[in-house]
Amino acid sequence: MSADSDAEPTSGSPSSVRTPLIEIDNVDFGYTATPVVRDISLRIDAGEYVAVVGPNGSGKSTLMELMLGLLEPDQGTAQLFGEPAHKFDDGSRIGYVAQHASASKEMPITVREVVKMGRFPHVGFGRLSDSDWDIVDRALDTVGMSAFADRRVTQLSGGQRQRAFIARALAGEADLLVLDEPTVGVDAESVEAFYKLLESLNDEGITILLIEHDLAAVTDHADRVVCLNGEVYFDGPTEEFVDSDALARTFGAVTTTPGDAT
Ligand SMILES: Nc1ncnc2c1ncn2[C@@H]1O[C@H](COP(=O)(O)OP(=O)(O)OP(=O)(O)O)[C@@H](O)[C@H]1O
Repeated sequence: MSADSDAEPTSGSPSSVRTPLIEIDNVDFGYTATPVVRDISLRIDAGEYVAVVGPNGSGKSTLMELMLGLLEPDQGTAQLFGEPAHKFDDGSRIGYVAQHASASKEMPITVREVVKMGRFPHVGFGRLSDSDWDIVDRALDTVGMSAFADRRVTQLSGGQRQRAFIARALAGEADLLVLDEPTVGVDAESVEAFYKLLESLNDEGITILLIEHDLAAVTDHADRVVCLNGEVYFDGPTEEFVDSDALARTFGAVTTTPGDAT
């Protein structure tokens, strides 16, 4: 199944109509004259759980930034929630969870304060109402972090910290959760629980876009894989990815130093 083949509803019933959250059409982009990503077309619909995989330097983060409108395509178009991605400004609809390393530079504030920030786009930096605090507490509960609400984020494990940032996105009532290698630096036991959490959020209707080095996590949890190495080498259901030669073709197609490809 390609993103395009999925684009049209198969019947007229409302449940079969898919809402595109991200649409990338024939996109090229380079930081210099040399393109980093070429001729990328893909569409991510509401409710999907999509993983983007590829070797180091294959353009995964660049593609994510194009999708989120942080970069503008040199060629082609990128749309987010039906608007040109670089003009989209309703940040509350998107929850972004960065790599552990960048999260470690957060200010020494408590988990509850981090999660509370998710409400800011809704309350305009004003006081949170009781119902806003209920949303904050529910988000903490959903990610299993209620017991850590008053702890400083700098005093959390990597996995706990990622959960806190997911709770912030939930408190913001984000429709789309974008995670860039979220389990880098997270201990092995917490990784499985973390992916289970993403799965249950996806079951509740949140769209998940995951950029991931850990191929086992991708094949165990994501419904769809986009395999990238400058161009899209594969885009389809995870079962087909596992059975295909896309992995060998993609990861074999880049020159890396030993241990560099992931
Ligand atoms: N700000 C930038 N300026 C110039 N070149 C960049 C910039 N960001 C990334 N690149 C280059 O673009 C290419 C793709 O980088 P990108 O970070 O998108 O890949 P990636 O697949 O996310 O890599 P990794 O898995 O190592 O994080 C690389 O060759 C990288 O050096």
